[in-house]
Amino acid sequence: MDRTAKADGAPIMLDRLGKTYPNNTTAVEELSLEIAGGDVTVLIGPSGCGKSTVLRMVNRLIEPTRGRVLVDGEDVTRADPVRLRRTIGYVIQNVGLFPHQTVRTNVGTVPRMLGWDKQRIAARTDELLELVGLTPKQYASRYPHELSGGQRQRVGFARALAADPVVLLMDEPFSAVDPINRGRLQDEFLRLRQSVRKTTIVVTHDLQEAIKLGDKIAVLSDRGHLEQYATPAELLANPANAFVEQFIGEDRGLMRLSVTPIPRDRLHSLDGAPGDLPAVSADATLRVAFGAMLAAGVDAVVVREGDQPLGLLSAADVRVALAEADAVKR
Ligand SMILES: Nc1ncnc2c1ncn2[C@@H]1O[C@H](COP(=O)(O)OP(=O)(O)OP(=O)(O)O)[C@@H](O)[C@H]1O
Repeated sequence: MDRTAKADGAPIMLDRLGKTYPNNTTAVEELSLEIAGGDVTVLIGPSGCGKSTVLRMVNRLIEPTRGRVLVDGEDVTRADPVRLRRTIGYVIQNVGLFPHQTVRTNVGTVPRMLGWDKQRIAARTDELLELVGLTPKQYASRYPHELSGGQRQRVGFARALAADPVVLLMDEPFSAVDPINRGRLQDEFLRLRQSVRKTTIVVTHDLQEAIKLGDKIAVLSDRGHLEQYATPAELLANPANAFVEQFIGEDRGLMRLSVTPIPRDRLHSLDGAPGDLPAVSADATLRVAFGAMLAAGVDAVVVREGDQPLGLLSAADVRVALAEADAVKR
């Protein structure tokens, strides 16, 4: 059986969770949040608002001062912290791989702690390296310094997934790589999610990343105060208050293009359309369609399903579709 193709992960509930550090800094006042099993939730907000503190309270790298964290209904503040960390995958910026261990040994860390036999660890390691796009034959015996930053990040993923955790926590997972590789890793992450649907909490300060990766986004302000918890589309269409509006900034309109699908039922007939218009897939977003128009210097694209042309989408349609998406959400 493919161990990775499991059903949705465990739901997580933060219940009036708070942390005051020994120096009396209150990093998180009182945060409540419900995360559905299998969802990716992104925590975003200004520097110092308590994002990392929240994340680390989930696996108890930081002990909460107040409140509870329920994973699959179980209060993790009562669980044995060592056992807990074996069931929660954790990916951080710069990965934190052990430098003197090979890729294979790094990936097998948690299964070894769990006492799996050698054969099972080897099989699981191979399976995961394949999954993250690193051929075991080529990469398993390398050391972290023999890899690129992006490859190290992939190994970090594989390691976090090794013992099939119920939850995945990622703290700024892509921020140490350059923008091009960052985009690739994000795409990879989305591709991996097709087969590994773990409940995941991602901390980032990058709104584009939040919109791309999140099923839901939690916007936090100082002391972990929850300003809005919504899907990317809802957040961009209807910021809950002035804080969120300012946080999202002036790119809101453009970013909405990337979360709004092409309106299939609004396409025009292709009769009389010029033969050299660019084509986009019907599954694409308005951003892809609009981008194709800008790149070709035209004001319409052909929308296709596979090889089959469905109809024509114009620049004016893009504007109408955005306005309609807005109206539906209000
Ligand atoms: N160990 C600690 N002791 C005392 N205060 C701390 C400690 N760790 C963090 N803080 C403080 O708690 C607050 C929240 O920190 P946290 O790292 O959770 O924020 P963040 O939103 O993740 O920030 P960033 O985006 O800059 O990483 C900050 O004011 C920080 O200075």
